[in-house]
Amino acid sequence: MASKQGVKSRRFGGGSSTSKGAANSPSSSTTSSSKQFLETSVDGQSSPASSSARSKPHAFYPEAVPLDVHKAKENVTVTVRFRPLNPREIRQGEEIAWYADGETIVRNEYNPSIAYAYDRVFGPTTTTRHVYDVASQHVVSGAMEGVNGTIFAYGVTSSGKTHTMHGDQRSPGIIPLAVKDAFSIIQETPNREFLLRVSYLEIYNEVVNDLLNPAGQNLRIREDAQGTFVEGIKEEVVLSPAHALSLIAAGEEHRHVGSTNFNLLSSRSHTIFTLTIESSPCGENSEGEAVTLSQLVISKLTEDKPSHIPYRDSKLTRLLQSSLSGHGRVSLICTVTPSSSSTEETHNTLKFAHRAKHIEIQAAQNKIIDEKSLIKKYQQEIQCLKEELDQLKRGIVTVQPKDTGEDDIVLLKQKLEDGQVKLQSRLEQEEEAKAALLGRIQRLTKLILVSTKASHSTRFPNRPGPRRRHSFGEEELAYLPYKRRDLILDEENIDLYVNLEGNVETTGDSLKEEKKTKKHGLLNWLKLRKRDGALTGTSDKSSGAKSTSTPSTPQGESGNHAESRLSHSLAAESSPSADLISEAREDKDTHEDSLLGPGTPLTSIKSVDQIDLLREQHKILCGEVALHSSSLKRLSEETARNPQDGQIHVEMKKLKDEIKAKSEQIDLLEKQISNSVIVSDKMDQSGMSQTVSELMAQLNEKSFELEVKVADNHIIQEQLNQKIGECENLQETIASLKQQLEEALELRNFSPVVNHSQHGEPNLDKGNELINDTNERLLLQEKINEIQELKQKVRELTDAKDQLELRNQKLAEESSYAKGLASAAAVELKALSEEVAKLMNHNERLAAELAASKNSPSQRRTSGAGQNGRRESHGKLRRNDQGGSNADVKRELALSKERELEYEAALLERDQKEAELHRKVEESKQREAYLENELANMWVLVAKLKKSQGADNDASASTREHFQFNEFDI
Ligand SMILES: Nc1ncnc2c1ncn2[C@@H]1O[C@H](COP(=O)(O)OP(=O)(O)OP(=O)(O)O)[C@@H](O)[C@H]1O
Repeated sequence: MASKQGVKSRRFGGGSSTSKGAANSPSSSTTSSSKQFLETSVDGQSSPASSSARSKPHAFYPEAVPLDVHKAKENVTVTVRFRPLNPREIRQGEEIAWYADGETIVRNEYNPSIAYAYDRVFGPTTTTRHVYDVASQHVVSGAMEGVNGTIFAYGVTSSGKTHTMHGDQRSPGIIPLAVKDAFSIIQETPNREFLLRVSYLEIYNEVVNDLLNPAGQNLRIREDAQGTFVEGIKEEVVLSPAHALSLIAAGEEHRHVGSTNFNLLSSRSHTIFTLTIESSPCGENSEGEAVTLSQLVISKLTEDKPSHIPYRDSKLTRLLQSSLSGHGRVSLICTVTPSSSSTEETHNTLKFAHRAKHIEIQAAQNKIIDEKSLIKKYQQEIQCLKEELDQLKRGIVTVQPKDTGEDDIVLLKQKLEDGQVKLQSRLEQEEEAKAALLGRIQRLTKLILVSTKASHSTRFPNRPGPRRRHSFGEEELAYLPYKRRDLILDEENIDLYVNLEGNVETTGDSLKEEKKTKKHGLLNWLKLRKRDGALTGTSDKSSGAKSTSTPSTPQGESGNHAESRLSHSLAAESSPSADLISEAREDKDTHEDSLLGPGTPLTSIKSVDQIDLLREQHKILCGEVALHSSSLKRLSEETARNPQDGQIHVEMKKLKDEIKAKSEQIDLLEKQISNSVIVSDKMDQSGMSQTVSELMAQLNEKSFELEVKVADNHIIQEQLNQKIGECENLQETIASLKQQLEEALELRNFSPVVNHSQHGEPNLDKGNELINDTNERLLLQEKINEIQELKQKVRELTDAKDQLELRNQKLAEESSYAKGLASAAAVELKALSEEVAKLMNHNERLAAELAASKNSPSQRRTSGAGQNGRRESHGKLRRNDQGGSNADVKRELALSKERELEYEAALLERDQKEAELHRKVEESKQREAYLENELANMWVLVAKLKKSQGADNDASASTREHFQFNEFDI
């Protein structure tokens, strides 16, 4: 078996991402294929995606052809990803039933003529990043260019969908990679600005739930001219990869499928993560230019059991129908297990994938200008606000005396002095209005994402040269399920940059830069755009608030403050960690330095922003704590399974430390929030009191949640400690047993040596000691043997018990089936007997009629003999009548006979049926009785076994412990 596996794993290696050469060519491996294979291999060859992964984006979407012009029909990109055999399957000696034969073919091990070809087949050693590059990157880049895109992971439970879509810190999945890629693309597209929104939903047992909003349960699917949508779903504008991933992580916590019962329930749970991308050209010439709006739907679909609602009738289909309507790019990643125990499931998935390959799509770029474009709305609002601001500025300028003639100066001065109070009040009002406008502009501006690169190169419509690989910073990793980070760092170190032409180059400086980025998060480049000097002033923070030449002018100061605050805000989005808190503190200092004085409107707006920022940080930190807690929970479960794994304990400790540190940060933030609230309270008591109470309510809620989580953690920790204690005890027992066994084995080779004295006499004392020692050892040996036997017995009994339980279960099922059968038969029987009774009645009636009709002519004949004279005395007419009625009677008689025969035949048939049914019922009853009998026997047997097992267990407590440990280990 081991050698066979070895051979097969080499085959998988051949199908992995790194393999090239003859084996990869579909044609090279089709010689002995069946018709089915030949058909599929044609698909495989004709598909553009079957070409080299790295050159695929070129083949699919030529750089020189704008997307809206490119109308060639494409098929859905269909790929298959194998997962490795898991430790359980290996332990159980499962074999490999399906394998990747080259880069495009999946072949059956037992029947090599069964084979399917796809655009790409990924072996079990392929990394998710490679899967992303081949199967998803073109969909993401298309979505960023306005072409709708959908990426599905489809497969049976435990086939690797979650691993592929979400991944973990060691191997981030398609969703985090896509999100990161989207932000990298924004950075590489200086000539456009973007607005990104995310939504995340779950379809659980045909109920649509909003994972970003726990209140959004059982939402309705509606339709409008633009397709289907979920009514009332929450969409969050996202500012950074970390922000988006934190939302997903929080959403995961709201899923109906917990980590403990995952595999039990997940088969009816599908998730859809949607990234809505709006983009428009930036700069002066953007007026009237179309906004592109596209959606990337990334779904995890569990292949359903046949008993459940078929896909075609499900809510899932309704929701996805617009994505599959044929105008977007679609990538289907089918996840499968090679294991022989899942041969059929894997085959079904492969057939589904093969059918999907025939769907044709025609990707086209969406160009939309309508009220649904949020980016347009924001841009327009910013524009209007700026115009208002300009008008306000102009309003102030027009009252300046520079346009007036010298003669009027005295008069004007007089006028000005007269109207000083009035003007002052107007000025204040205008400043207030300006501050409000500035605040709004800042808020809206920070939602629109732009690249900080100089706009020399453009991304639209043509893609630039090789794009830098995205890497994950600490902040992004924090939102992925916890795994050893050192591994991902190692992976990053050996990662080579692969450009689109397939050339490989070492990362060199870019690697260093990536590491730097990783350290500081990716949002350093997401800064406030510098389109409007009036708004942003200088980007140098040090020359910000403190260097303002006109501190009394709200415009100058607020501009500087805006940038300072915004960069903090963005940093906060990307890095909700300790340094962020200190930045926030710094920001607070700056903020306090630059206060115009209590009561000024600008100050209060800054204060609101400050609180917003702190709240955001608070929210993110709470999300992180929740995520870490859930990771801790998962690790606790893993520890229960693998108590010896020291690494997990280290990780758990690390997690606990992080939770503690973050809780402290949360405390700090809460204090800051309340301080800010107090400060702002002084500034604007009435306006802020509501916000304060809201904040306090939220804070209380969060603190409560946190407390609950901490309490949960304590409980889990205690349970864990208990389990660890138990495991340690068991391990000790095992160790001592092992030691005893070894000693006993040594004894086997031991032969008693009789010691002789110097005089050649045997030394009896020493000899006795040795004999005693030997006896003890022999006793020990016996005990050990006994223990071994007992262990063996326990194992046998357990196996027998399992088998009996299984049999028991089967018998119970059979019995209930038989009962069902019997009751159905009884119902049918009843119906039949009623029918038979009816028929018999009818028959009797007919027989009576027949008898009556038989009697009447003879009677007539008898009476006719005695009354001939009288009859003859009747006229000719009467004779004729009688002749007619005789003929009628004869006919009737014949008919009756016929009917009688028919009824008799029907009766016979019914009787036969009835007899058959009776027989069936009898059989069922017998079977039921037999099954019940068997069941009772089983129970008796089980009870006996349990009893004997109990006795055995009493006889050897250590054996029981060992047995439990074994069970636990399994
Ligand atoms: N390509 C892979 N490489 C290594 N491990 C994998 C791979 N795919 C899946 N696994 C592992 O297999 C197990 C099951 O995978 P996963 O949870 O992703 O399955 P799933 O299809 O999402 O299951 P479900 O439908 O129950 O949610 C996990 O432990 C996962 O880490």
